[in-house]
Amino acid sequence: MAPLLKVEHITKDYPAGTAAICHALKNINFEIQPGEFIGVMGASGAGKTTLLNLLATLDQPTNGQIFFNQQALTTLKGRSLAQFRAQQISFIFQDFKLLDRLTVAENIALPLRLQAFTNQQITVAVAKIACQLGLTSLLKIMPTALSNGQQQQVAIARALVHQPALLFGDEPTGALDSGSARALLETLVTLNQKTQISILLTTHDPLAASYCQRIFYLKDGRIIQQLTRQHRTRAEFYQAIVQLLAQVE
Ligand SMILES: Nc1ncnc2c1ncn2[C@@H]1O[C@H](COP(=O)(O)OP(=O)(O)OP(=O)(O)O)[C@@H](O)[C@H]1O
Repeated sequence: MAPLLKVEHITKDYPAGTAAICHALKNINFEIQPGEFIGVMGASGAGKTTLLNLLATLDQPTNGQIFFNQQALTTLKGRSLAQFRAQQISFIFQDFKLLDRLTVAENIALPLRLQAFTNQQITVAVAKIACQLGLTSLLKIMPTALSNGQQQQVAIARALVHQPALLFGDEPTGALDSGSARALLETLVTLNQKTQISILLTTHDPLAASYCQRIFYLKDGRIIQQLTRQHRTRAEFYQAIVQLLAQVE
């Protein structure tokens, strides 16, 4: 099967004061298959957000290429780049980024409003994803009236309402208590299995990482370890991740 994402020899340098350069990513190579659920781990400053930003076309690598469905992201310009961002990828964040003045339903509808969907199509799509995520009774409520866990579930609904191929999560469980974090991760696993959406999330947390199928561990801008869950139970994978962290951190 052709990979959904192929990352070849990526580097990212940032200017860091007078004549200094920060080598945030150094020769990164990997592939993600359609439907994979990947975790990117690493200490603060390892390069996780930088990598996510490059994959999501929010920034450009200094060197190397990223292919999405065999097309180099650098060849996407103007309208095709806007279409890629609007249709193929999606984000959830640590702080949810819901709009407080819009209802839950209006928040979920946003990605469709930005494209040429009719009101009827929007109503149907919002109702469908809300039902999948158990949010139907919350649609008319303002997000500020919800718990953190519920707000992140709404953010997932908004991220998936337009059926993107790839969901990025930047520390999506970072602001949640452990119960809400588990609920969110279980939701992601279920959606990943049901819809075959590919998911890539960054996390410091071995519990969150244990819900993924494969883990990359970044250190000083390099992938220094990979772990695949394979036939392990989630509890066994968690133990393997904790051992990995003990070795590398
Ligand atoms: N815009 C920028 N300009 C200069 N340096 C940057 C910029 N963004 C990130 N860096 C540097 O690049 C390196 C990687 O940062 P990055 O934010 O990707 O790490 P991270 O693993 O996501 O960390 P955290 O877990 O704290 O979010 C760090 O040394 C950081 O200081």
